Order: sequence, then C-alpha cells, then structure tokens
Amino acid sequence: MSLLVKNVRLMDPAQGLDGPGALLVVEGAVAAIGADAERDALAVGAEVMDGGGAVLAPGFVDLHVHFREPGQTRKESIETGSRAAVAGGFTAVCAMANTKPVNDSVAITELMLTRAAKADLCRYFPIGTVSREMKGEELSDMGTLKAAGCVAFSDDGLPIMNASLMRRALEYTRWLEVPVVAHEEDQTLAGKGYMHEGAVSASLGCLGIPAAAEEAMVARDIILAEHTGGHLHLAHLSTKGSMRLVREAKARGLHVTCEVTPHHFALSDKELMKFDSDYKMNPPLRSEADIQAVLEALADGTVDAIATDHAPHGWDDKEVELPIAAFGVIGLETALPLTLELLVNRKVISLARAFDLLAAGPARVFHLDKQGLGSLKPGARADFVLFDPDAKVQVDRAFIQSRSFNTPFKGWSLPGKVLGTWVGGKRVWG
Ligand SMILES: NC(=O)N[C@@H](CC(=O)O)C(=O)O
Ligand SMILES: [Zn+2]
Ligand SMILES: [Zn+2]
Repeated sequence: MSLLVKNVRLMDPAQGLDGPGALLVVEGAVAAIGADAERDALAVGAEVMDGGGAVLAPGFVDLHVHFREPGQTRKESIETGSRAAVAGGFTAVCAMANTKPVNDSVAITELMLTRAAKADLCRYFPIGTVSREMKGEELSDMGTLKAAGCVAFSDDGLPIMNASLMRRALEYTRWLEVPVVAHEEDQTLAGKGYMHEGAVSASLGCLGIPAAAEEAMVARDIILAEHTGGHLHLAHLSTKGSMRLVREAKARGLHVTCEVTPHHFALSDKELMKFDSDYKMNPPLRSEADIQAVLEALADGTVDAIATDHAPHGWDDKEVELPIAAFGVIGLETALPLTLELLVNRKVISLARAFDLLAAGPARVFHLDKQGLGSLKPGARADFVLFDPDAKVQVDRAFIQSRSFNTPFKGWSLPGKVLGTWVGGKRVWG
C-alpha cells in the first residue's frame, strides 16, 4: 500500500523542513519527501491525495495521558481516549499507571496493550508504576515491566515522598534507559489545598497549594538525579521556580527533562474566582508571573515537551463543591489549537518550535525517536497530521471525542483544525 500526499506545507523541525512539498508513504513508512516523493510515487503507483495547501507535520507524541482503563472506563477507555488523541493530531500517547488496579504488573501492561491494539487508532505506550501498588514503599519490578513494554515509570497522581525510593528508582533508570516521571508535590506543604496559594486564594478564602510544594520536590529530585546520574523527567511543571531549577540543572549537564501543559500556559489562578471545578487540577493554575516564566522556558529550550495530562473525570466527580471535586482536566483535542493561538500566533515561539515541543521533543525524552517517531525522515513511521492552522474550531461537546467533558476551554473558539491523522500510513481520523 502506498500513498502520496501532495500540495502541502511540509513541516519537520527534525530535518529543518518548512515549505511546499509532498510526502510519499510506502508500507507504513516515510519513503520520500519533497520533489523525490512525486517522482517515486509514479514508480510505485501510489494513491494520490491533494492536501489543499494544509500543513503536514509529524504526528504529535503525548508523554502524559490518563486513559482510566482498566477500572474507570465510565470516565475514559483506551478506545475513547485514543479517539480523542487522533482527533487532536496525536499519533502516540504514553499512558499513566494510576489505573484501577495500577499498572505495576505485566498482566496490566499486557491488558492495556491488547486493548490499544484492538482500538487500532494511535500508538499506545504504557508507563509502569515506580512503586508496588503505588504505595510509595517498595520498588515495582521495573526491569520486567520494561520488557513487557513500559517506556517510563511514574507514580503520577501521587508524589514519591520517600527520597530513598526515588533515589533507587533513578539508579535503575541508568541501565534500563528509561526515565522516572515525577509528579512533584510536597504533601506536607500542599496539605488539603485545592488551588494555587497566593493573593487570589487569600481573597477567596480557599486553601492554597504553594509554589514551594512543587519547587521543593523539583530541587530534591534534581539533587538525586545528579547523585545517581539517572534520568529524571519532571511532569506538568507549573512555576517560575521550577523553570529556573530545570534551566540550571540542564546547564550543569544533568539528565533532567520536563514537560508543561497547555492549561498551565493558558490560564491563571484568577479563573478560580468562577468557583468552577473545571479549573481544578494538580498542579493548580498558577499566577501570571508563573505563566510568564513558563512562556520564557518554552521559548528558550528549557522545556522539552508540551504534554496534555489529559485527565478525564465524570460530571459526578466535578459537579460538587470545589474542595471535594476531582483534580484534572482533559486536553488532547485542545492542545494544538491552544499552542497555535497562545504560543505561535502571539509570537512566543515559532511554528517549527511548536512541532519540536509536540512531536520531536517528547519522542526524544522517552527514546521513541529510536522507533522512528517524532519526525518524517525517510524510513520513519508514517505517523502524521494534516491541519489548517487558520480554520477555527469551537470547543463544544461534539468537538470533544473523550468520554468526559471536563475542559476549562468550553465555548472557546480557537484556530487549528485537524483535517486528518495517519498512523503507520493508515488514516485514523478525518
Ligand atoms: N492532573 C490531575 O489533576 N489529575 C490526574 C493525576 C495527576 O496528573 O497528577 C488524574 O489522574 O486525574
Ligand atoms: Zn501528576
Ligand atoms: Zn497526570
């Protein structure tokens, strides 16, 4: 099977590509790009598709999603989550381990992979827990889990308060060549807080989570990464101090990588004045100064990836008083539009840097580039997205493919319409 997509604006920062061109897919892999593609397509008798001048880019790689299967498929299943992914232009997702039961065994990893293969939409990479039963006490069988298909290890949802456990997990990352993904939150500082601690929480009389709850743990784990030489990947960073700590760690040559989410660069803690639980997530929406620091870190290379932390919850988890509502928001369908509107159109970053943050960067962090993800180099997997960067989307229930609708972007009109998504050369969306 072969396919030529012609008349597109080809973007692939990994190859320094940005210009009119074409892409030829043969047997699920990129066979040729540019002028060669049209010539070679004739030789193989490829099916021809006209891209109508839209942008063709490498499929996005999300390092951080919660698909709730097994255990809570009323919120999301691997199939509905995968559909939300491809609708948003994501061709690969890395799924967190805080399912029910948690992914601390080969049986759960295999179940997840079986369900993902059945859904047959995006590529699905399980993340194993760092600790058995996510209790934060003993290490899980990281080696066995990696052999079963886990690409990273995380107790996300919960911080690893036990420094000795984190130290040992980081030691294992060296020979397993996989990162530990840290949810940084000192529970003794966060307490029962449910929004950012600052002027807004004080005026509302809400319990706050200080920036220091995140930063104290980021600092601890950077020290442990240095001590062990392990690979520390910091999930959903949200504060100015975290950005500074990561910038320093990278300048000192440590193996420290990080991601930020669209909701943390799009929204501030002022949104909580609406007392709407769709603005409640962990880490919480931060101050304007934190957002500025995140934008600078996106621009200067401190941040490796934009990840969604897609965290579906049912209306019954959310339609309750703010202090008891579930933490988390969905994000797969809105990530590209928010990146285009708030980062590219406002000239915080270039379009090429946006794709580095959505595709090549995350692929590198979890070593998925070695499997041909994150770029459109000849020989790479034919995972790509075709989208119109100017056409508007309306964030309503029909637009969202996820089983849940806990998005703070309800009613927003944003640029960036995904026209089609291909995984291994097969059209899975549009
Ligand atoms: N981000 C959230 O607010 N919630 C996540 C857990 C997490 O990412 O820490 C969830 O699983 O719902
Ligand atoms: Zn988390
Ligand atoms: Zn998460």
